[in-house]
Amino acid sequence: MKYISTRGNAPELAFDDVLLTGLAADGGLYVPKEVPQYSLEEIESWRDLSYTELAHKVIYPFVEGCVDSDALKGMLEAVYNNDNFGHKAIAPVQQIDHNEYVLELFHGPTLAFKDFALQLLGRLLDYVLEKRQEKVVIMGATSGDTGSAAIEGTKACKNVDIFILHPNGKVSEVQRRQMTTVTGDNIFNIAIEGNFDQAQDMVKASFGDQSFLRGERKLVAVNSINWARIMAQIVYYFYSSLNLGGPLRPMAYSVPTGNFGDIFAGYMAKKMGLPIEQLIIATNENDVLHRLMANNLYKVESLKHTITPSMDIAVSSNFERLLFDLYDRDGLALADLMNKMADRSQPVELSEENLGKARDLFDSYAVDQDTTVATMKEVFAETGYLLDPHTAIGVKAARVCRRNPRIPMITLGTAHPVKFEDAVNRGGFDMPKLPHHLADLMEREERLAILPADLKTVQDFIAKNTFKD
Ligand SMILES: Cc1ncc(COP(=O)(O)O)c(C=O)c1O
Ligand SMILES: N[C@@H](CCOP(=O)(O)O)C(=O)O
Repeated sequence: MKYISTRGNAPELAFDDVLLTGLAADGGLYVPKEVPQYSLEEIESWRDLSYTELAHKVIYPFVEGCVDSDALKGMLEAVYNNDNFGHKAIAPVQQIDHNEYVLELFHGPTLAFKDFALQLLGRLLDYVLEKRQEKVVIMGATSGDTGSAAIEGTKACKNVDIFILHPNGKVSEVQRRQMTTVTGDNIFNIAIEGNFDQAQDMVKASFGDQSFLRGERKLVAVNSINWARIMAQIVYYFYSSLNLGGPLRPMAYSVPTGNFGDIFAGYMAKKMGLPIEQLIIATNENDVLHRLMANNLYKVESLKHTITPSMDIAVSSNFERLLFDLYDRDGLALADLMNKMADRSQPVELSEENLGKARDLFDSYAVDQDTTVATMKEVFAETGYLLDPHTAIGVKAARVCRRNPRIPMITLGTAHPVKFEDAVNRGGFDMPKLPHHLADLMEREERLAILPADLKTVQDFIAKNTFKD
Protein backbone atom coordinates (compact mmCIF):
# COMPACT_ATOMS: atom_id res chain seq x y z
CA MET A 1 0.00 0.00 0.00
CA LYS A 2 1.32 3.41 -0.98
CA TYR A 3 0.11 6.73 0.36
CA ILE A 4 -0.14 10.06 -1.45
CA SER A 5 -0.51 13.62 -0.22
CA THR A 6 -3.78 15.51 -0.66
CA ARG A 7 -1.79 18.45 -2.07
CA GLY A 8 -0.12 16.47 -4.84
CA ASN A 9 3.42 17.65 -4.28
CA ALA A 10 5.04 15.32 -1.75
CA PRO A 11 6.69 11.93 -2.14
CA GLU A 12 4.58 8.77 -2.08
CA LEU A 13 5.24 6.91 1.13
CA ALA A 14 4.76 3.43 2.57
CA PHE A 15 2.78 2.97 5.78
CA ASP A 16 5.72 3.11 8.20
CA ASP A 17 6.84 6.47 6.85
CA VAL A 18 3.27 7.77 6.90
CA LEU A 19 3.01 6.70 10.55
CA LEU A 20 6.08 8.75 11.38
CA THR A 21 5.42 11.74 9.12
CA GLY A 22 2.36 13.65 10.35
CA LEU A 23 1.90 16.32 7.72
CA ALA A 24 3.18 15.71 4.19
CA ALA A 25 6.06 17.90 3.00
CA ASP A 26 3.62 19.98 0.89
CA GLY A 27 1.40 20.62 3.93
CA GLY A 28 -1.16 18.02 2.86
CA LEU A 29 -2.43 14.88 4.58
CA TYR A 30 -1.57 11.36 3.53
CA VAL A 31 -4.32 9.10 2.13
CA PRO A 32 -4.09 5.61 0.60
CA LYS A 33 -3.34 5.73 -3.10
CA GLU A 34 -5.90 3.00 -3.64
CA VAL A 35 -8.67 2.06 -1.27
CA PRO A 36 -9.23 -1.68 -0.72
CA GLN A 37 -12.68 -2.77 -1.95
CA TYR A 38 -14.74 -5.67 -0.67
CA SER A 39 -17.83 -7.38 -2.07
CA LEU A 40 -20.93 -7.86 0.06
CA GLU A 41 -20.19 -11.61 0.09
CA GLU A 42 -16.73 -11.01 1.46
CA ILE A 43 -17.93 -8.61 4.14
CA GLU A 44 -20.73 -11.02 5.01
CA SER A 45 -18.13 -13.76 5.52
CA TRP A 46 -16.66 -11.65 8.38
CA ARG A 47 -19.91 -11.77 10.36
CA ASP A 48 -18.75 -14.11 13.12
CA LEU A 49 -15.29 -12.63 13.62
CA SER A 50 -14.25 -11.20 16.97
CA TYR A 51 -13.37 -7.50 17.11
CA THR A 52 -9.68 -8.42 16.91
CA GLU A 53 -10.10 -10.73 13.93
CA LEU A 54 -12.19 -8.17 12.10
CA ALA A 55 -9.63 -5.46 12.85
CA HIS A 56 -6.99 -7.63 11.21
CA LYS A 57 -9.09 -8.02 8.05
CA VAL A 58 -9.69 -4.27 7.80
CA ILE A 59 -6.28 -2.97 8.87
CA TYR A 60 -3.80 -5.40 7.36
CA PRO A 61 -4.14 -4.19 3.73
CA PHE A 62 -3.24 -0.66 4.91
CA VAL A 63 -0.01 -1.76 6.59
CA GLU A 64 0.98 -4.67 4.36
CA GLY A 65 4.64 -4.57 3.41
CA CYS A 66 5.57 -2.65 6.56
CA VAL A 67 4.01 -4.63 9.39
CA ASP A 68 4.15 -8.40 9.43
CA SER A 69 0.72 -10.08 9.55
CA ASP A 70 1.46 -12.04 12.73
CA ALA A 71 2.97 -9.00 14.42
CA LEU A 72 -0.19 -7.03 13.65
CA LYS A 73 -2.27 -9.89 15.04
CA GLY A 74 -0.24 -9.76 18.26
CA MET A 75 -0.74 -6.01 18.58
CA LEU A 76 -4.48 -6.24 17.97
CA GLU A 77 -4.81 -9.01 20.56
CA ALA A 78 -2.88 -6.90 23.07
CA VAL A 79 -5.17 -3.90 22.45
CA TYR A 80 -8.71 -5.16 21.90
CA ASN A 81 -9.18 -7.42 24.91
CA ASN A 82 -11.29 -7.33 28.03
CA ASP A 83 -8.42 -6.26 30.31
CA ASN A 84 -7.89 -3.12 28.26
CA PHE A 85 -11.50 -2.44 27.25
CA GLY A 86 -14.07 -2.72 30.02
CA HIS A 87 -16.56 -4.59 27.85
CA LYS A 88 -16.11 -8.02 26.31
CA ALA A 89 -17.67 -6.88 23.03
CA ILE A 90 -15.09 -4.01 22.86
CA ALA A 91 -17.53 -1.85 20.85
CA PRO A 92 -21.02 -2.89 22.01
CA VAL A 93 -24.18 -1.52 20.47
CA GLN A 94 -26.87 -0.18 22.82
CA GLN A 95 -30.44 0.15 21.57
CA ILE A 96 -32.20 3.39 22.57
CA ASP A 97 -35.32 3.16 20.41
CA HIS A 98 -36.82 1.14 17.58
CA ASN A 99 -34.04 0.84 15.01
CA GLU A 100 -31.99 3.43 16.87
CA TYR A 101 -28.67 2.60 18.51
CA VAL A 102 -25.61 4.04 20.23
CA LEU A 103 -22.28 2.44 19.35
CA GLU A 104 -20.43 2.57 22.66
CA LEU A 105 -16.85 3.53 21.93
CA PHE A 106 -15.96 4.54 25.48
CA HIS A 107 -14.95 1.31 27.17
CA GLY A 108 -11.22 1.83 26.60
CA PRO A 109 -8.74 3.05 29.23
CA THR A 110 -9.52 6.77 28.82
CA LEU A 111 -13.27 6.42 28.22
CA ALA A 112 -13.43 7.91 24.71
CA PHE A 113 -13.30 6.60 21.14
CA LYS A 114 -9.70 7.77 20.79
CA ASP A 115 -8.49 4.66 22.61
CA PHE A 116 -9.41 2.48 19.64
CA ALA A 117 -6.74 4.05 17.48
CA LEU A 118 -4.24 5.38 20.00
CA GLN A 119 -3.80 2.11 21.88
CA LEU A 120 -2.84 0.56 18.57
CA LEU A 121 -0.78 3.52 17.41
CA GLY A 122 1.50 3.17 20.45
CA ARG A 123 2.22 -0.43 19.55
CA LEU A 124 2.74 0.35 15.88
CA LEU A 125 5.20 3.08 16.84
CA ASP A 126 7.15 0.73 19.09
CA TYR A 127 7.32 -1.85 16.30
CA VAL A 128 8.52 0.58 13.64
CA LEU A 129 10.90 2.54 15.88
CA GLU A 130 12.52 -0.62 17.28
CA LYS A 131 13.13 -1.86 13.74
CA ARG A 132 14.64 1.48 12.74
CA GLN A 133 16.38 2.16 16.04
CA GLU A 134 14.99 5.70 16.01
CA LYS A 135 13.71 8.01 18.74
CA VAL A 136 10.93 10.49 18.06
CA VAL A 137 9.04 13.35 19.67
CA ILE A 138 5.26 13.12 19.75
CA MET A 139 3.48 16.44 19.54
CA GLY A 140 -0.29 16.60 19.72
CA ALA A 141 -3.10 19.06 20.31
CA THR A 142 -6.16 18.12 22.28
CA SER A 143 -9.53 19.60 23.06
CA GLY A 144 -9.75 17.03 25.82
CA ASP A 145 -9.81 13.40 24.73
CA THR A 146 -6.96 12.82 22.28
CA GLY A 147 -4.42 13.95 24.88
CA SER A 148 -5.08 11.33 27.53
CA ALA A 149 -5.64 8.58 24.96
CA ALA A 150 -2.32 9.46 23.29
CA ILE A 151 -0.51 9.48 26.63
CA GLU A 152 -2.05 6.16 27.67
CA GLY A 153 -1.35 4.64 24.27
CA THR A 154 2.29 5.69 24.03
CA LYS A 155 3.54 6.09 27.60
CA ALA A 156 5.15 2.65 27.52
CA CYS A 157 6.87 3.25 24.17
CA LYS A 158 10.62 3.09 24.60
CA ASN A 159 11.60 5.60 21.98
CA VAL A 160 9.31 8.58 22.44
CA ASP A 161 8.90 11.81 24.36
CA ILE A 162 5.30 13.04 24.42
CA PHE A 163 4.19 16.68 24.40
CA ILE A 164 0.46 17.36 24.50
CA LEU A 165 -0.98 20.86 24.16
CA HIS A 166 -4.42 21.59 25.56
CA PRO A 167 -6.30 24.90 25.87
CA ASN A 168 -5.89 26.03 29.48
CA GLY A 169 -9.17 25.91 31.40
CA LYS A 170 -11.14 24.70 28.39
CA VAL A 171 -11.15 20.95 28.94
CA SER A 172 -13.15 19.24 31.67
CA GLU A 173 -11.50 18.52 35.02
CA VAL A 174 -11.61 14.76 34.45
CA GLN A 175 -10.07 15.20 30.98
CA ARG A 176 -7.29 17.43 32.35
CA ARG A 177 -6.50 15.09 35.21
CA GLN A 178 -6.47 12.08 32.90
CA MET A 179 -3.54 13.78 31.16
CA THR A 180 -1.73 15.58 33.93
CA THR A 181 -1.67 12.81 36.53
CA VAL A 182 0.09 10.22 34.38
CA THR A 183 3.61 9.82 35.67
CA GLY A 184 6.62 9.31 33.43
CA ASP A 185 9.76 11.31 32.64
CA ASN A 186 8.85 11.37 28.96
CA ILE A 187 5.33 12.85 29.36
CA PHE A 188 4.77 16.61 29.18
CA ASN A 189 1.44 18.42 29.33
CA ILE A 190 1.34 21.99 28.12
CA ALA A 191 -1.70 24.11 28.91
CA ILE A 192 -1.60 26.94 26.41
CA GLU A 193 -3.24 30.29 27.05
CA GLY A 194 -5.42 29.99 23.97
CA ASN A 195 -7.89 27.68 22.28
CA PHE A 196 -7.72 24.33 20.50
CA ASP A 197 -7.30 25.88 17.05
CA GLN A 198 -4.23 27.76 18.26
CA ALA A 199 -2.81 24.55 19.72
CA GLN A 200 -3.50 22.67 16.50
CA ASP A 201 -1.96 25.48 14.44
CA MET A 202 1.21 25.30 16.55
CA VAL A 203 1.38 21.55 16.05
CA LYS A 204 0.97 21.89 12.29
CA ALA A 205 3.52 24.70 12.10
CA SER A 206 5.99 22.55 14.04
CA PHE A 207 5.53 19.69 11.60
CA GLY A 208 6.19 22.13 8.77
CA ASP A 209 9.47 23.35 10.26
CA GLN A 210 11.10 20.90 12.65
CA SER A 211 14.39 22.78 12.95
CA PHE A 212 13.79 23.28 16.69
CA LEU A 213 14.56 19.56 17.01
CA ARG A 214 18.02 20.27 15.49
CA GLY A 215 17.67 17.49 12.92
CA GLU A 216 18.17 14.97 15.74
CA ARG A 217 14.56 13.85 16.22
CA LYS A 218 11.46 13.62 14.04
CA LEU A 219 8.03 14.77 15.12
CA VAL A 220 5.21 12.21 15.13
CA ALA A 221 1.50 13.09 15.15
CA VAL A 222 -1.11 11.51 17.38
CA ASN A 223 -3.96 13.62 16.05
CA SER A 224 -6.11 12.30 13.26
CA ILE A 225 -3.88 13.98 10.69
CA ASN A 226 -1.94 10.73 11.21
CA TRP A 227 -3.49 8.17 8.85
CA ALA A 228 -3.03 5.38 11.41
CA ARG A 229 -5.76 7.03 13.51
CA ILE A 230 -8.33 6.92 10.70
CA MET A 231 -7.36 3.39 9.71
CA ALA A 232 -8.09 1.97 13.16
CA GLN A 233 -11.36 3.89 13.44
CA ILE A 234 -12.75 2.31 10.24
CA VAL A 235 -13.05 -1.05 12.00
CA TYR A 236 -15.94 -0.20 14.29
CA TYR A 237 -18.17 0.81 11.38
CA PHE A 238 -17.77 -2.72 9.97
CA TYR A 239 -18.18 -4.26 13.42
CA SER A 240 -21.40 -2.41 14.28
CA SER A 241 -22.91 -3.00 10.86
CA LEU A 242 -22.18 -6.74 10.98
CA ASN A 243 -23.70 -6.88 14.45
CA LEU A 244 -26.97 -5.37 13.26
CA GLY A 245 -27.46 -7.43 10.11
CA GLY A 246 -25.14 -5.67 7.69
CA PRO A 247 -23.89 -5.77 5.07
CA LEU A 248 -27.10 -7.27 3.70
CA ARG A 249 -29.05 -4.35 5.10
CA PRO A 250 -27.62 -0.82 4.93
CA MET A 251 -26.96 1.28 8.03
CA ALA A 252 -27.10 5.00 8.80
CA TYR A 253 -24.54 6.67 11.09
CA SER A 254 -24.66 9.94 12.97
CA VAL A 255 -21.21 11.12 14.04
CA PRO A 256 -20.44 13.87 16.58
CA THR A 257 -17.83 15.80 14.64
CA GLY A 258 -14.96 18.16 15.36
CA ASN A 259 -11.81 17.40 13.40
CA PHE A 260 -13.77 15.25 10.88
CA GLY A 261 -11.62 12.19 11.65
CA ASP A 262 -14.26 9.83 12.96
CA ILE A 263 -16.76 10.56 10.22
CA PHE A 264 -14.04 10.34 7.60
CA ALA A 265 -13.40 6.79 8.87
CA GLY A 266 -17.10 6.08 8.19
CA TYR A 267 -16.78 7.50 4.71
CA MET A 268 -13.77 5.21 4.17
CA ALA A 269 -15.79 2.18 5.33
CA LYS A 270 -18.40 3.10 2.75
CA LYS A 271 -15.76 3.43 0.02
CA MET A 272 -14.46 0.00 1.00
CA GLY A 273 -17.88 -1.49 0.25
CA LEU A 274 -19.86 -1.32 3.50
CA PRO A 275 -23.42 -0.30 2.66
CA ILE A 276 -23.92 3.00 4.48
CA GLU A 277 -27.06 4.79 3.44
CA GLN A 278 -26.59 7.97 5.41
CA LEU A 279 -23.69 9.70 7.18
CA ILE A 280 -24.63 12.64 9.38
CA ILE A 281 -22.15 15.33 10.40
CA ALA A 282 -23.34 16.38 13.87
CA THR A 283 -21.67 19.52 15.24
CA ASN A 284 -22.00 21.72 18.29
CA GLU A 285 -22.20 25.52 18.01
CA ASN A 286 -18.73 25.47 16.43
CA ASP A 287 -20.50 24.60 13.23
CA VAL A 288 -18.28 25.58 10.32
CA LEU A 289 -18.96 22.28 8.55
CA HIS A 290 -22.72 22.48 8.97
CA ARG A 291 -22.71 26.06 7.65
CA LEU A 292 -20.68 24.95 4.65
CA MET A 293 -23.07 22.09 3.91
CA ALA A 294 -26.16 24.26 4.43
CA ASN A 295 -25.09 27.53 2.80
CA ASN A 296 -21.97 26.76 0.78
CA LEU A 297 -19.99 29.16 2.90
CA TYR A 298 -16.74 28.08 4.52
CA LYS A 299 -15.95 30.76 7.08
CA VAL A 300 -14.12 30.03 10.31
CA GLU A 301 -15.69 31.92 13.21
CA SER A 302 -14.07 32.46 16.59
CA LEU A 303 -14.23 29.42 18.82
CA LYS A 304 -16.98 29.12 21.38
CA HIS A 305 -16.35 27.25 24.63
CA THR A 306 -19.22 24.79 25.16
CA ILE A 307 -20.33 21.88 27.35
CA THR A 308 -18.98 19.62 24.59
CA PRO A 309 -15.34 20.80 24.85
CA SER A 310 -13.94 17.97 22.74
CA MET A 311 -15.83 19.33 19.74
CA ASP A 312 -14.77 22.95 20.29
CA ILE A 313 -12.86 22.99 17.04
CA ALA A 314 -13.26 25.50 14.24
CA VAL A 315 -10.65 24.32 11.75
CA SER A 316 -11.52 20.75 10.92
CA SER A 317 -8.32 19.11 9.71
CA ASN A 318 -9.61 15.96 8.06
CA PHE A 319 -12.12 17.77 5.90
CA GLU A 320 -9.16 18.19 3.57
CA ARG A 321 -9.14 14.42 3.00
CA LEU A 322 -12.77 14.56 1.86
CA LEU A 323 -12.17 17.62 -0.30
CA PHE A 324 -9.36 15.71 -2.02
CA ASP A 325 -11.91 13.13 -3.20
CA LEU A 326 -14.49 15.79 -4.09
CA TYR A 327 -11.80 17.42 -6.26
CA ASP A 328 -11.30 14.06 -8.02
CA ARG A 329 -7.95 13.70 -6.24
CA ASP A 330 -6.48 16.68 -8.06
CA GLY A 331 -3.88 17.63 -5.43
CA LEU A 332 -2.77 20.85 -7.07
CA ALA A 333 -6.33 22.17 -7.36
CA LEU A 334 -6.88 21.24 -3.74
CA ALA A 335 -3.66 22.96 -2.65
CA ASP A 336 -5.06 26.12 -4.22
CA LEU A 337 -8.34 25.78 -2.30
CA MET A 338 -6.52 25.02 0.96
CA ASN A 339 -4.43 28.16 0.54
CA LYS A 340 -7.64 30.17 0.20
CA MET A 341 -9.12 28.44 3.26
CA ALA A 342 -5.97 29.21 5.24
CA ASP A 343 -6.85 32.90 5.03
CA ARG A 344 -9.50 32.67 7.71
CA SER A 345 -10.71 36.22 7.22
CA GLN A 346 -12.17 35.37 3.80
CA PRO A 347 -15.17 33.08 3.19
CA VAL A 348 -14.63 30.31 0.62
CA GLU A 349 -17.25 28.61 -1.55
CA LEU A 350 -17.14 25.17 -3.14
CA SER A 351 -18.15 24.76 -6.77
CA GLU A 352 -21.83 23.78 -7.16
CA GLU A 353 -20.68 20.40 -8.45
CA ASN A 354 -18.48 19.68 -5.45
CA LEU A 355 -21.04 20.95 -2.98
CA GLY A 356 -23.58 18.64 -4.64
CA LYS A 357 -21.21 15.69 -4.23
CA ALA A 358 -20.70 16.54 -0.54
CA ARG A 359 -24.45 16.79 0.00
CA ASP A 360 -24.99 13.40 -1.66
CA LEU A 361 -22.54 11.89 0.77
CA PHE A 362 -23.43 13.69 4.00
CA ASP A 363 -26.24 15.35 5.88
CA SER A 364 -25.41 17.80 8.63
CA TYR A 365 -26.93 19.42 11.68
CA ALA A 366 -25.70 21.76 14.42
CA VAL A 367 -26.96 21.40 18.00
CA ASP A 368 -26.82 24.18 20.59
CA GLN A 369 -26.06 23.61 24.27
CA ASP A 370 -29.64 23.77 25.56
CA THR A 371 -30.74 21.23 22.97
CA THR A 372 -27.79 19.02 23.88
CA VAL A 373 -28.89 18.93 27.52
CA ALA A 374 -32.54 18.50 26.48
CA THR A 375 -31.55 15.48 24.38
CA MET A 376 -29.65 13.95 27.30
CA LYS A 377 -32.82 14.38 29.39
CA GLU A 378 -35.12 13.06 26.67
CA VAL A 379 -33.13 9.86 26.15
CA PHE A 380 -32.70 9.38 29.90
CA ALA A 381 -36.45 9.76 30.43
CA GLU A 382 -37.19 7.32 27.62
CA THR A 383 -34.63 4.65 28.49
CA GLY A 384 -32.75 5.41 31.73
CA TYR A 385 -29.58 5.67 29.60
CA LEU A 386 -27.27 8.63 30.24
CA LEU A 387 -25.61 9.95 27.08
CA ASP A 388 -22.41 11.92 27.14
CA PRO A 389 -23.12 15.41 25.71
CA HIS A 390 -21.12 14.79 22.50
CA THR A 391 -23.11 11.63 21.86
CA ALA A 392 -26.30 13.56 22.61
CA ILE A 393 -25.42 15.90 19.74
CA GLY A 394 -25.17 12.86 17.49
CA VAL A 395 -28.50 11.48 18.69
CA LYS A 396 -30.26 14.82 18.16
CA ALA A 397 -28.82 15.16 14.65
CA ALA A 398 -29.83 11.57 13.91
CA ARG A 399 -33.41 12.24 14.98
CA VAL A 400 -33.66 15.41 12.90
CA CYS A 401 -31.88 14.25 9.75
CA ARG A 402 -32.96 10.63 9.52
CA ARG A 403 -34.15 9.81 6.00
CA ASN A 404 -35.48 6.29 6.38
CA PRO A 405 -36.73 4.94 9.73
CA ARG A 406 -36.48 1.37 8.42
CA ILE A 407 -32.71 1.66 8.24
CA PRO A 408 -30.92 1.21 11.57
CA MET A 409 -29.56 4.54 12.77
CA ILE A 410 -26.35 4.24 14.76
CA THR A 411 -24.95 7.22 16.66
CA LEU A 412 -21.32 6.96 17.62
CA GLY A 413 -21.10 7.06 21.41
CA THR A 414 -17.81 8.92 21.47
CA ALA A 415 -17.22 9.32 25.21
CA HIS A 416 -18.47 8.37 28.66
CA PRO A 417 -20.60 11.00 30.46
CA VAL A 418 -18.42 10.78 33.58
CA LYS A 419 -15.88 12.94 31.76
CA PHE A 420 -18.27 15.88 31.43
CA GLU A 421 -19.36 17.16 34.80
CA ASP A 422 -20.76 20.48 33.48
CA ALA A 423 -23.21 18.82 31.12
CA VAL A 424 -24.19 16.16 33.66
CA ASN A 425 -24.85 18.87 36.27
CA ARG A 426 -26.76 21.05 33.83
CA GLY A 427 -29.05 18.11 33.12
CA GLY A 428 -29.58 17.56 36.86
CA PHE A 429 -28.30 13.97 36.64
CA ASP A 430 -26.42 12.09 39.34
CA MET A 431 -22.75 12.04 38.46
CA PRO A 432 -21.78 8.52 37.34
CA LYS A 433 -18.84 6.90 39.16
CA LEU A 434 -15.40 6.81 37.65
CA PRO A 435 -14.40 3.24 36.78
CA HIS A 436 -12.13 1.34 39.15
CA HIS A 437 -8.84 2.19 37.40
CA LEU A 438 -9.60 5.93 37.70
CA ALA A 439 -11.30 5.86 41.10
CA ASP A 440 -8.65 8.06 42.79
CA LEU A 441 -8.17 10.39 39.79
CA MET A 442 -9.27 13.47 41.74
CA GLU A 443 -6.61 12.88 44.41
CA ARG A 444 -3.67 12.21 42.10
CA GLU A 445 -0.91 14.79 41.77
CA GLU A 446 -0.96 16.89 38.57
CA ARG A 447 2.02 17.98 36.47
CA LEU A 448 1.69 20.56 33.70
CA ALA A 449 3.31 23.67 32.29
CA ILE A 450 1.19 26.71 31.49
CA LEU A 451 2.59 28.58 28.49
CA PRO A 452 1.46 31.45 26.28
CA ALA A 453 0.10 30.51 22.85
CA ASP A 454 3.39 31.39 21.28
CA LEU A 455 5.06 28.97 18.88
CA LYS A 456 8.65 29.77 19.82
CA THR A 457 7.96 29.46 23.55
CA VAL A 458 6.30 26.09 23.04
CA GLN A 459 9.06 24.82 20.73
CA ASP A 460 11.77 25.98 23.17
CA PHE A 461 9.99 24.10 25.96
CA ILE A 462 9.89 20.95 23.83
CA ALA A 463 13.53 21.24 22.80
CA LYS A 464 14.68 21.90 26.39
CA ASN A 465 12.89 18.82 27.69
CA THR A 466 13.82 16.60 24.77
CA PHE A 467 17.53 17.33 24.95
CA LYS A 468 17.78 17.53 28.73
CA ASP A 469 20.49 14.82 29.11
C1 LIG B 1 -16.02 12.88 22.73
C2 LIG B 1 -15.71 13.33 21.33
N1 LIG B 1 -16.70 13.33 20.43
C3 LIG B 1 -16.50 13.73 19.18
C4 LIG B 1 -15.26 14.20 18.76
C5 LIG B 1 -15.09 14.62 17.34
O1 LIG B 1 -14.36 13.66 16.62
P1 LIG B 1 -13.56 14.11 15.31
O2 LIG B 1 -12.59 15.13 15.74
O3 LIG B 1 -12.91 12.87 14.83
O4 LIG B 1 -14.56 14.66 14.37
C6 LIG B 1 -14.21 14.22 19.67
C7 LIG B 1 -12.85 14.72 19.33
O5 LIG B 1 -12.26 14.49 18.37
C8 LIG B 1 -14.43 13.75 20.97
O6 LIG B 1 -13.44 13.70 21.86
N1 LIG C 1 -11.53 16.21 19.84
C1 LIG C 1 -10.13 15.99 19.92
C2 LIG C 1 -9.39 17.07 19.19
C3 LIG C 1 -8.38 16.52 18.29
O1 LIG C 1 -8.94 15.69 17.34
P1 LIG C 1 -8.14 14.50 16.68
O2 LIG C 1 -9.16 13.42 16.53
O3 LIG C 1 -7.62 15.01 15.41
O4 LIG C 1 -7.04 14.09 17.60
C4 LIG C 1 -9.74 15.87 21.39
O5 LIG C 1 -10.62 15.57 22.18
O6 LIG C 1 -8.61 16.07 21.72
